[in-house]
Amino acid sequence: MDPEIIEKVMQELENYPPGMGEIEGVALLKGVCDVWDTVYNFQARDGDIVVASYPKSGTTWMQEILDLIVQDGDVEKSQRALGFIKVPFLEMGHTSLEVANTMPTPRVLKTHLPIQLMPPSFWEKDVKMVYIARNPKDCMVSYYYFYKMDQTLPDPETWDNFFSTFLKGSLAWGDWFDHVTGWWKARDEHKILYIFYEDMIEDSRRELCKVMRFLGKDFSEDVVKKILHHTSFKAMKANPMINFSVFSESIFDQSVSSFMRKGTVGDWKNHFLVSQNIIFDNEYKKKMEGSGLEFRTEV
Ligand SMILES: Nc1ncnc2c1ncn2[C@@H]1O[C@H](COP(=O)(O)OS(=O)(=O)O)[C@@H](OP(=O)(O)O)[C@H]1O
Repeated sequence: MDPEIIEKVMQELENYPPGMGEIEGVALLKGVCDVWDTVYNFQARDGDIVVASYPKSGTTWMQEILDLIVQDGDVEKSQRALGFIKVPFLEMGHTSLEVANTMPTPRVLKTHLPIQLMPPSFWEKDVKMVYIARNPKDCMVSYYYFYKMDQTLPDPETWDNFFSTFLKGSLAWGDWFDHVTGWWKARDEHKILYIFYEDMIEDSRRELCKVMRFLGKDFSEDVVKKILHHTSFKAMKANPMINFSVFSESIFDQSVSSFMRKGTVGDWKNHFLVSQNIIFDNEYKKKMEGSGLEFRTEV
């Protein structure tokens, strides 16, 4: 991969405009709002594959799985470039769009956009999308640590403050409840495979096979094993192509928290106060009732 492009991505992140903005009432990073017209007019291609999620739901895990499936389980090929280069982050900035536009088909693209903000060309091209969702309690904890280590994000201040901001739907990429239900409702209308992080933790082979079938692929047992091994938490945490260790501390300060932090279900129990858990469960009940969506907070 062209070192100039890597340098350009780094520069873009180093100089990422601080602060937040809004598009159609959804809280987004100012940097995303600044490039919004280009993002919205992005031209999807036949054969594109999208990994979509609310932040901290297992996106990087799924992106690595999708890339390996596209590469027919060839681990060497999947190491051809850094994770954020080979799977461009659609709305992040001009450079990732530039990379996406020069990539050969089939492309795997990442987005955290809520469904109503997806560029229309994805629907026109009937692109296959894998949505990965994670229970909101673990998602919130993971996002809190990410907010603390990602120097391009606003200071999360205290856990208590972060908890309230999450419930208000004001964190970057908006309201978790709207996000997960929006993609859920659209799954029968479009080519969307909805996968749960907790199911992947419970049985990664079963979920990998679902994704393979969705993409029309069938691999030998050896290849399945290779993909599972390469995408295990341990292997990904040790993989410099995917663990974000290439970024300087001025972008991602991993001395505060690792990108590949714990990779478990239930860490929320170490963070939620009893009172917060009651407040959260009440809100969850109100907002999710009738959605048909069920999340597990333990496996
Ligand atoms: N292979 C594998 N197995 C289990 N868990 C994994 C794996 N890869 C990433 N993760 C965990 O996913 C969390 C990061 O989520 P995202 O990749 O969605 O983050 S981002 O929004 O794209 O920045 C983050 O969760 P926490 O550990 O709870 O913080 C990662 O550790």
